[in-house]
Amino acid sequence: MTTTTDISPDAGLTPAMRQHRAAKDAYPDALIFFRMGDFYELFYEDAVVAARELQLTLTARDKARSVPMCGVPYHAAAGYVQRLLRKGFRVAMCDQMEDPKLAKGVVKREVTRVLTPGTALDSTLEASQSQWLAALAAVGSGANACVGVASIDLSTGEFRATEFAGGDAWALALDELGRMRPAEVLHAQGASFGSGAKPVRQGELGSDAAARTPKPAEVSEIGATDTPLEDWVFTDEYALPLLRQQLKVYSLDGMGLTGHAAAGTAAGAIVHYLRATKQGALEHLDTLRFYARNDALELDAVTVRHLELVDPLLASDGPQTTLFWTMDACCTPMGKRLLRAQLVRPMQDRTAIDGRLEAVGEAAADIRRREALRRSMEGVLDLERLLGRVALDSAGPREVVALGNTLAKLPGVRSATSLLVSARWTELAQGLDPLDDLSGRIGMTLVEEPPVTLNDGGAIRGGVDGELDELRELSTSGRQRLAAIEERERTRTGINSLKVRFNSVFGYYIEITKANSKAVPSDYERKQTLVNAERFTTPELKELEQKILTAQERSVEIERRLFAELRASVLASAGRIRESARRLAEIDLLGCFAHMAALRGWVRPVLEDSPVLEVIHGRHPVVERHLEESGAGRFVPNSLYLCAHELTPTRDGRAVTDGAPESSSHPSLALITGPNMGGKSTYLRQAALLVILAQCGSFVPAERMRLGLVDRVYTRIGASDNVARGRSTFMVEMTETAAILNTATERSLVLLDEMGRGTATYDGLSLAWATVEQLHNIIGARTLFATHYHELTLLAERLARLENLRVVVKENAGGIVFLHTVERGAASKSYGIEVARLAGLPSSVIARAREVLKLHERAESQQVREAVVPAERTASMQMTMFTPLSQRIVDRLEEVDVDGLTPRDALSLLAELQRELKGGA
Ligand SMILES: Nc1ncnc2c1ncn2[C@@H]1O[C@H](COP(=O)(O)OP(=O)(O)OP(=O)(O)O)[C@@H](O)[C@H]1O
Repeated sequence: MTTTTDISPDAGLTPAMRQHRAAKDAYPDALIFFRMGDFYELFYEDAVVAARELQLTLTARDKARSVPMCGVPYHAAAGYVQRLLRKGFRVAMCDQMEDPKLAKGVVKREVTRVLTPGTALDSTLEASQSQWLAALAAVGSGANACVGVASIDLSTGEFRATEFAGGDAWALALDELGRMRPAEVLHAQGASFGSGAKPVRQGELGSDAAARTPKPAEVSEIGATDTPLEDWVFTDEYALPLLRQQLKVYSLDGMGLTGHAAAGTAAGAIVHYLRATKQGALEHLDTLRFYARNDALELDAVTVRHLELVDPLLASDGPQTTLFWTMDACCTPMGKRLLRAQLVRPMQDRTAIDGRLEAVGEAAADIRRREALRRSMEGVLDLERLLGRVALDSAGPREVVALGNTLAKLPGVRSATSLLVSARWTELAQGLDPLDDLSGRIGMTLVEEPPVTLNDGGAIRGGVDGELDELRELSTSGRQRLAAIEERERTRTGINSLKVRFNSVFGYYIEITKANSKAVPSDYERKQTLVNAERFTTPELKELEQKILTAQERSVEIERRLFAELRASVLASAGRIRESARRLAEIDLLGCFAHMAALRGWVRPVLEDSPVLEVIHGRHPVVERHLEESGAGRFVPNSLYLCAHELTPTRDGRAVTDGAPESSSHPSLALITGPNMGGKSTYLRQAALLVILAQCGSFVPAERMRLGLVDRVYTRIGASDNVARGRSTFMVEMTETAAILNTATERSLVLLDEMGRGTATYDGLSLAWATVEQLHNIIGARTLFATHYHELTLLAERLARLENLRVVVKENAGGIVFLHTVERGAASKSYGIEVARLAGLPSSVIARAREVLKLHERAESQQVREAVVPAERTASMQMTMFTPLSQRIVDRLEEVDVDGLTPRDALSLLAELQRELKGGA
């Protein structure tokens, strides 16, 4: 969002207003917070906007010109700025650059920092959340077109980049943003930004990918503020050298950026923006991590949302519906952030996953060591954010002490970790730099409970600096002398109420009430007269005042210098601190997994090469916990057997699990039918959540689980309304289904819930039908397909690796009871009307619906059966599913031997066919 100003060049402006105009000229798209005394003032159009957005009173500065003005007290500015940022505004802080008392003429003012949604730390942010500033950059053209996505969390200094190539590059880049949910996105203004530009959709881009930029609407759809910058910022000639300069490297190869110019360019554009908005020296920004999408188990933005991995689908639901909330037993903010990041980006590297599972297993089984480990992390504060504040120069002595205290816990964490012996624990313990040199230095420099700021001194310990100690001594002895003077003068003058006082304007003075003014000695010099009292000074007092004040000023100066030195040494260790923070985060994460496994009786999933997904008595972790906590009942465990493609059976023919079939005979696609509310969606989501947990390296809520690693999880669940995006529910559903059918592999896990619901019944059924066939025959991925189209269950008669499953209900006199058990077989009816009755539909409507249903069922079941069976007639089946009569005629015609047909036979066949047609109609 931008604001405009109507300041016109005017020689009649006051010097201060000229400064304001210069600031506005330099930052035309920001609201200027202009410091005047104890207030930040806004003028002109900025004032009108701020008054409206913050409900401030609008006044006028210069009555004659009626310049609109409003303001906020400087000490409360942060809250107001935050509110503006959340509404998508930018704010430029124009501060006083010198002490007004010392300034000759008008106080010098300058814009010290521009705050934007992606750069200003949101104080309401949860410890587990990151605040991303992202950038998109396109490099190359034609088949070589690439779109880079870089992102930074300025509060922690985490800086990373990735890129996408080919025709879908923009769509994939936008999907990456959808998963990341950044606060602000930078991109080139681009020539095609005009209103004529079509939204970029998956698969739509041709060879001109690099020339296309996303429309602001697409960026704002992911809830981010969109910040277009000039195109040249996004050129590799400009951005890559800038990035190298920031990272202080000669080549970017060491960061894994070889051949990834688009990723590097996006990262360089971020550096440009941070500098343009004066985000400080950014010493902590010294590494960039390149990641590739397929390093991890891929979850697209839709799946992350549908599965409620980290955020609830509906904000009103609260966080309790998310997997993150259910899993979070982390002790540190770094651990929480890693858990969140991990859940949306689980691993695909079997060795790494097994390494974690081994470590989790060891800690889960050893309560003493596990608890010792978790205790060692108690009180660990947010190392990364504290470091970020030091780097952004917004950390006072208290923050640095907090950083030191947290660093001081690292040796304890390290030794607790090293008591565990699995390879991953050992690696983590050995790699955890205890940083005792730095924590020691902080502890020796700063007092334990320092003041908030350095302004009044008292932050540095005694013994650190000889001169500081002397000056402190001087001001202490000075104060004692002041007390002695007060005592002596009281005796000399006989005025008991005589006081020696201090204020910042008059310095030290002797105050005597008016009633005693007759007793004032002649050597007192009058300084000030008040209503009830008079203030005096003496040569002795003046001399002492001079000494004390200089000593104080000088010691504050020394404290500032020592603090700056300490800050520099913290920043010099920034890389080590970040590295330790990263290890600590993983130690915490594995501790959390172990805790959950032990507490909730979860088991270690067994990873295999074969594309199997076998879960014995699995539970949905979120629903189970919810049922437990609300006392609403017990979760009913269910098993699942899927395998992507045929495997050679084990030589001895031994069953893998008791009661469970060999995975070679597992279906690749399970079609689940059953009543609404029966538990179909829960069963589908449970499968995905268990896979995600396993590939994060966590134990899972089941009796047993075997898993061949999954490359992507796809979900098409329920109707996700996206009318705001200008696409109907059905269009969204089909787009998501298209993405699955075009990109799923035999290693994927596909969940389709009630596909085809949003259109005419037969259209929907036909689409669902064809989709099942495609998934079964061509893709072969492990698929769960929940449906209300009972007709689909007939497919089991001709698709070998399709199995029907149903959720079971019990019928009794009162209606139906949901058992939530999943068993083999197709549901016999859908109970939709029963569920509607439970929901309270009027009994007259229910009765009529039953009648209508009977009529339809009779007609339809006959037709569908004829279409599907016998199975040999597969070729024409899709076309003729609902026209069995015409199919029979076609069949007859096909069978006819035209050459051997007499004209008479031909005529009688024709008459017969016509009869049949008429009779059928
Ligand atoms: N295995 C289970 N054990 C206990 N309760 C369950 C189980 N599965 C589901 N439930 C409960 O039943 C409710 C309905 O489940 P779910 O939404 O999965 O049904 P559904 O068959 O998908 O319904 P619809 O077809 O209307 O979408 C859930 O909110 C949950 O509380």
